[in-house]
This record gives sequence, structure tokens and C-alpha cells, in this order.
Amino acid sequence: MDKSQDRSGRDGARSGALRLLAAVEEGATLDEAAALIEGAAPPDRARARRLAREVLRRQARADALLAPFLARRPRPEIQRILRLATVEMLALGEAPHGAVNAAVALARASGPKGQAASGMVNAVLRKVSASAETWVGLPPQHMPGWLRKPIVAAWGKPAARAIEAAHEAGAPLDLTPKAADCPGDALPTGSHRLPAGTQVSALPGYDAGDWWVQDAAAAMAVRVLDPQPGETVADLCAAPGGKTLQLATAGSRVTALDISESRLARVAENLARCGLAAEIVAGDALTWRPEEPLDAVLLDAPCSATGTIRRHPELPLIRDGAGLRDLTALQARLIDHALTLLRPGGRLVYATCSLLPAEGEEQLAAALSRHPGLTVEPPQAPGIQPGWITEQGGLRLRPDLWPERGGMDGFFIARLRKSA
Ligand SMILES: C[S@@+](CC[C@H](N)C(=O)[O-])C[C@H]1O[C@@H](n2cnc3c(N)ncnc32)[C@H](O)[C@@H]1O
Repeated sequence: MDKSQDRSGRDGARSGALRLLAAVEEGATLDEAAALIEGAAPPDRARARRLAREVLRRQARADALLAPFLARRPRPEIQRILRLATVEMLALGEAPHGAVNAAVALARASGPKGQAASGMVNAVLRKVSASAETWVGLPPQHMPGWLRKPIVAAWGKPAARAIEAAHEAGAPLDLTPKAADCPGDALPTGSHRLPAGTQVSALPGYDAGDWWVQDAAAAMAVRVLDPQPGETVADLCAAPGGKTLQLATAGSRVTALDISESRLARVAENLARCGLAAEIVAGDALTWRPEEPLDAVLLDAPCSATGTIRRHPELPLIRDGAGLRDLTALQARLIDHALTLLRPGGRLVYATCSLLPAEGEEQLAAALSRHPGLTVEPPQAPGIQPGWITEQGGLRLRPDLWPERGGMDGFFIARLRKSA
């Protein structure tokens, strides 16, 4: 690639990122907004998404740095340009002249008001480029109150700050091996880890289905369930299927159920790529029932997904916690129904990719009080550290665990045994 191609790719990625950021301000997820940049070349689309994510992880921090340099709050499109250039220069190591020139060009191209603001953009960003020390002293952006409050109440302010730092740092790429040959560094829990930004389809073993992408914390639910060859296991909320693949790899007879037919297509694709088998069923986990009682059930319940903010940094900006009451009520009903599907002595693993105790620890306590015969079995799997196990015997995983290794998603996992 020559220099001018590279520059035009970067410029395309910047305007793509700005389009994505504008869509997030309107309430879209980055996945939903992806259609806006569909016309760009695949590497530019990937760059645009990466840039947008990096800005979303730090936009409050960028705003705090910019505020003293601004006489009044700029128009939203100009503020986005300023944030983008700030993050490029101070967090991503972009050379100031390139980032500033690109920002001025983007401001000019945004219309007459942008043209009028381009001098201000230039002057402000020159000050920003000389503010590396101030930037380093600013804290990572806070989670919104509806999320931060319960986290502070459960684990204290230092933990909330450590989680925020992990959100800002983003997520590496984790793989779950099916075969012994799997790229990346082996983690103590059995997942393999590669640096963020690694191109998945270029890794050896992708086409052969020797592994699949799955965060190290997400992979723990099935390890805690410990499925055995020949056991009957239902994966009640299966799509896109990372956990179904783990269950099938163990040699269990797996039913993969999900309410979404379109998402189930992903499960089928993933099974086919990895040469694994499961019965795929479209249905409602609140009413579905197998012909025979099951040895085990995995309930990876729908939740706030607040454990995945490292890879979905738009989530705190577009959610307000309003749906939480309905979600926790649904989770409790799903647990109650899942227990009726088990044979006596069968086991249920309940999991949510949530940082909220209401979807984890409190859900476990409530299930135990609703079902007197039910017991919790403390999680046993390689790599689990004693400090990750809650008083009640659940497994609490947080983004600030393993800081030296690059963290993990937030998850709550509990292994329950139905009385025999
Ligand atoms: C957290 S995701 C599951 C992720 C999946 N276990 C994996 O590891 O790839 C939750 C899933 O629950 C499904 N879902 C939501 N409500 C459901 C219901 N009532 N019955 C079955 N599936 C449901 C959603 O369609 C979604 O695919």
C-alpha cells in the first residue's frame, strides 16, 4: 500500500467512525450502525469500528480535557471531531499534525458551520496535543449511575474504578480450543489469548473449526457445568452458540434452544464449521420441554450484558437500566422452568454476562429460597481462584480480574443441584 492510499484509508476510517458515533448518540448499537459504513472497503470498516470503540471508551475523558479550551460547547458534529482527534493523539499515539489536519478537513467538509468552526478546531487541537500530562491524570470515564451504584454497593469504589479502567483498556481476543492446536497464549482456565485487533479469519485453524472466539469468562459456564460424554444437556438460550460448541465438544447429547430463529442460524453455522452436532430447536425456554428429563441444563439467560462493556463500549451510553426489572423477573421464571426439566439429582448452571448483583448473586439467593431442595455446588474448574467464589458458592467474574493478563468479561455463574 502506498502512502496516499494509506492516508485515504485513514481518512475514510475517520469519517466512518464519526458516522458510527453519531448513530450511537441516536441510541444505536455499533452493530446496528454498521450498515452506515457498508460501502467502505473491509479494512476501512474494521478501522472505523475500532476508532469508534476507542472514542466511546474515552469520550467523557476527552470532553473533560477539551472543556477548558472551549468558550462554549460546540455543535455535536464538531464535538465528535474534537473527541476523535483527542483520542487519536493522546490515547492511540497518532502524530499531532496528521490528526489535527484530518480534524480540520473533516470540520470543513461537514458544511458551512463546520467551515466556520475549522479555525477553532485547529487552535483547540493544538492545545490538546500539548496536554498529554493532563490526559494521563484524568480518570477513566465513569459508568452511569444505574450501573455504578450497585457495583460500588457490592464491591466498593476502588473496584468500580478498577472496572472502569478495564472498560477503557478494551478486550483481547480469546479463543476456546476444540483441538490441541490453537493459536494464542494458553490461559490458566483453558482459553487461548491473542492481542486485541487480531484478524480472526487469518488465524490458522479457523476454516478447520479447531477453535472459536469466546471470552475467557464466557467459557467458564460450561467448564463449571462439566458436561460428560453421553449426558443429555439442554442449552436453553443458545445463540450464537459458543457454549453449545463447548457442550458438543465434551461429547454430550446437546439440545440448543433459542427463541430467535435468525440467531439460531449462527449456531448451525458454528456447529458446521467446527464439525460438531447438536439438535437445534427454535422455542421459548419458558415453556419448552424435552421428552425425557435431562441430566443437565445450561441457562445462559438474557441479561443487561453489562459484563461485555469492554467490547461494547456504547452500552452504558445507550442504556438507562429501565428494562432491568423485567429482565430479572424473566431470569427468575427461566430458572424455575429450567429446574423442572432436570431429572432428580440433575444440575443446572445459571449464568449471566452481567456486572449487576441483581442478575447474579441476588438471583441465586432468591432461587435458593424459592426451591428448598436446591443446593449450590462451588465451582470447580482449572484456573478458578478462591477469591472469585462468592460466599454463597457462585462464581463472580469481573473485568478487573487478571489485570496483568488483560482482564476478562463480567459474568456470574452458579452450579445448582436438584435434590435426588
Ligand atoms: C446471552 S445470549 C446467549 C449466548 C449464548 N449462550 C452463547 O454462548 O453464545 C441470550 C440468548 O437468549 C435468547 N433468549 C431470550 N429469551 C429467550 C427465551 N424466552 N427462550 C429462549 N431463548 C431466549 C436470545 O435470543 C439470546 O440468543
